[in-house]
Amino acid sequence: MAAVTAKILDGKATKNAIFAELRPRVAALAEKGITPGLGTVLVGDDPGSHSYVKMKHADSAKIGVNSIRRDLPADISQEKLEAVIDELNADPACHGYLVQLPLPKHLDANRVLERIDPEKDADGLAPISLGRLVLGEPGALPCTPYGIIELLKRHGVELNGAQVTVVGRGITVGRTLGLLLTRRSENSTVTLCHTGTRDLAAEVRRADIVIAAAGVPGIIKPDMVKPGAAVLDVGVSHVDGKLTGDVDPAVAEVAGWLSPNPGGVGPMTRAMLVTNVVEAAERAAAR
Ligand SMILES: Nc1nc(=O)c2c([nH]1)NC[C@@H]1CN(c3ccc(C(=O)N[C@@H](CCC(=O)O)C(=O)O)cc3)C=[N+]21
Repeated sequence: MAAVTAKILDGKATKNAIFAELRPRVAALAEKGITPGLGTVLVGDDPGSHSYVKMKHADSAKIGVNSIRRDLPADISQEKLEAVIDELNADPACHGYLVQLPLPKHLDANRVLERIDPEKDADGLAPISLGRLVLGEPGALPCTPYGIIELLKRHGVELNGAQVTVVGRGITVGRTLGLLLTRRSENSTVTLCHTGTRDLAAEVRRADIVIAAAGVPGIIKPDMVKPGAAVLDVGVSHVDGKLTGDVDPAVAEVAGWLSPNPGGVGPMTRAMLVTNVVEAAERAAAR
């Protein structure tokens, strides 16, 4: 077996570094009598969603951000759910919140996202926030793509001029990451691959940076990766009850950088969520 060459893009340690930067900002807000508040809206009792929401509130507690939880029954009506959204929009203690996705099938998720006050959109996934991103206006950035970019920048992985292949066109990762990476401030060239891509191996092979967000276990094989490339595993699948990513473990013998999963992009997503809430509280304080 060949040796592991890849250096680790440690999302857990990077999240802790970001939290250390947020604490003095939270302390400065406390001087003005403001405690940032993060709200979560969780519908139903999916164990995965419960565990993610729990982690988000544990993060908040670590840096002095207040938790506002709305745990709602799986059979809640669209009207009742929208009433909870209105309540959070009106609550001055809630500076940012998210509606945990996916919602049960009888609910219209897009109508819910459209109702979120854009100034309180902690996820950056509401239509106004996505529109602002496309237009190049300031606004909340989607947490996972934002976290991926911070993880790369903080490890010195060059984005300017880099050839990036993104696998997966979902809104939470692939499509929005393409928008962020092609801004002048990042200046990467992006190839966005999906199930209609004719030769995935060829697209991955020429990439300096590979972002695997297909949700297909082990789809990225070592023979598809350019030696020295940075490979980030964003896949979340469960195989035999175990969290399994999109990247074959043998990629560690070819890649220059590798984000573990768990311990890579997941913690970064949470770090950027709290960042968005602290920023929303700072904007509220300035008004
Ligand atoms: N409105 C909305 N916003 C989201 O941001 C959102 C969502 N809905 N629905 C579900 C996905 C999933 N997601 C994760 C965030 C962090 C970890 C994470 O921190 N995972 C840890 C632990 C993983 C484990 O051990 O289970 C890790 O990767 O190390 C995972 C998954 C956010 N999502």
